[in-house]
Amino acid sequence: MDKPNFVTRPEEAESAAKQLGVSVVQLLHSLVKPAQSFARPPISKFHVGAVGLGSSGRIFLGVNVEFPGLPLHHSIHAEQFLITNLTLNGERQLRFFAVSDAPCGHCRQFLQEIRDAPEIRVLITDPKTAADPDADSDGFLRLGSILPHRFGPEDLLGKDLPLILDHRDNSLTISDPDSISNGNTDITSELKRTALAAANRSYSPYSSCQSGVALVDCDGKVYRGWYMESAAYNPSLGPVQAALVDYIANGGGGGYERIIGAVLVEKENAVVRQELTARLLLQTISPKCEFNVFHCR
Ligand SMILES: O=c1ccn([C@H]2C[C@H](O)[C@@H](CO)O2)c(=O)[nH]1
Ligand SMILES: [Zn+2]
Repeated sequence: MDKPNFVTRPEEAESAAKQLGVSVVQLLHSLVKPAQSFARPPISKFHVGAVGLGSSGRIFLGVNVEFPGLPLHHSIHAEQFLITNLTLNGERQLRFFAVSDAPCGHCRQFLQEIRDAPEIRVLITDPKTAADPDADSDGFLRLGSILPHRFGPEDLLGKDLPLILDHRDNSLTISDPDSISNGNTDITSELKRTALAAANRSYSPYSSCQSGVALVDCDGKVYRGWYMESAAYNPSLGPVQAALVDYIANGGGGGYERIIGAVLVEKENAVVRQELTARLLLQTISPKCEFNVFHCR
């Protein structure tokens, strides 16, 4: 895997495993090191790679991303990147993942938003990590064994609500989504529609303040991402971060200065508002990026 390939199709995964004489689950381990090379950690220089196998048979990568000039809590952890990559690609379940270092408490918590989270199998590939007596013979551990007594969605929500990887349509609308009055260019209209569609997939069961972001680069390519919440609040991932996952995975590896336009769609008078944080993050990573905000209901 020499060029960034953040999603691998099941046929490709199977043929790569066959070539190495391993199972697809065992293949995850060998993809962790190449994944680490795509991390963007200019502050820590600590490259984390996470490689997950979804229920469709596709393999997804996640890497950590840090933003100089901003407080550390804006960072994206590799496991959060992985979950975002799954959601952006409509993957319904994460079954196994391998990760270069032990997942931190914040990531173990964020993973709780996945249905049946305790059953997800985790392999920590760092050789310094001592063999765990709870691990299966292939080295994978149940997430439930490394986060016992979990606090999760069922502590705050009803049982049958859609969780982070489940299908959702939030039915949000903007009164005039195609309006190009008040100076909106065509690209702003397209970003507005894309950001609204993203907000409609936003996972915000705790605050009901859904939001979505669309970005455009200097080649006119559009990226999108949506806000995802955690039952424990702080591990939640903002919509700009989620859209940056799309940009990093599908933007050809360029710098953030290539992002020239952005639109945030969020609810008017929301209790949880993204606008100021989104502006701060975008202004810091791409000072010339034009940023517009539209409100939905
Ligand atoms: O579970 C973890 C722990 C840390 N990191 C990242 C965050 C930061 O970029 C760097 C140092 O903590 O490693 C992850 O991606 N996942
Ligand atoms: Zn983490």
